[in-house]
Amino acid sequence: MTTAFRFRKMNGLGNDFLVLDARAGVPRLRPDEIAALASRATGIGFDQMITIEASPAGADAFMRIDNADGGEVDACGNATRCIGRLLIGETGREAVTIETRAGLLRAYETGEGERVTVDMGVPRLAWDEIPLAEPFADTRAIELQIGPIDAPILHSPAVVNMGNPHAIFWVDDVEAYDLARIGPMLEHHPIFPERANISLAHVTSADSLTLKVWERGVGLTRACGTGACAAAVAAARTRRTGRRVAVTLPGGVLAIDWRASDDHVLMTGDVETEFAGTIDRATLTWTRDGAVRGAAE
Ligand SMILES: N[C@@H](CCC[C@H](N)C(=O)O)C(=O)O
Repeated sequence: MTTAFRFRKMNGLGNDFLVLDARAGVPRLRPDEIAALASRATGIGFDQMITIEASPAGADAFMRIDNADGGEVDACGNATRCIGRLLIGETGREAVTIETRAGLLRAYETGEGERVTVDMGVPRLAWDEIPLAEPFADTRAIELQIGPIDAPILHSPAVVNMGNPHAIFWVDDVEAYDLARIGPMLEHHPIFPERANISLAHVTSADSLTLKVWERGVGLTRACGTGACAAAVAAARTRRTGRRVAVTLPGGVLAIDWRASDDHVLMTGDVETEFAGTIDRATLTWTRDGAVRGAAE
């Protein structure tokens, strides 16, 4: 019996994904298998594994999201744009609906190359929606006991849920902090019962931000779509910027519009298909179309 199945590798601004199609019979992988394939040292290397499934809600597809550590989560902005691009190609329509554990999201063709816009819905801002472990009346800036983890000092993050929990720390220079060292401590801070994605944000003008993100269950990534949305919402809520901003991440720029008419967050950016290949589940080795590579090399 063959244990082989097909995959695609895609990315949104370098935030990269293993894309599997369960509609074509690809089996559900275990968390240890996902983590092995996600390894940049011995596996394919990716930030999230995305599995496309039939949608119970009647959307064009359901998108399942697993972080590189094998843990399943509810939202991923950049992957929603990638799957949007695939489904737009598959259906020939200019807009598609994608079901996620965080709800139904709409993805739109922009008519500009591979760029896709996704409507990420309305941000959730109440303390128990983030969620936080204790009540805060105002989530625009929460007092956090952090301890002496770094200098200069980080304090009073904004918190936003974009289908997943985000904490945003305002800084003058995103490079002045060792986010690889402090990110895991903040991700696991007891105030975040479901852990959190941690961002350092520098406001560069009334319509631009620079952002660096430590992603929950992954680590430092080249870009984080929901992180960019959360930072844009937090910046507008605190009057640091207007509601339309360009967010510059290590992998590129995302255009975010926190639409005033209905409070939905629209995110626009490029997506890229890197390559396709075949995975052998029995050995967790893989071949890339046109070349041979794998964990056994
Ligand atoms: N890369 C993502 C976010 C993926 C999920 C996140 N790590 C979490 O655990 O919530 C994005 O583009 O939004």
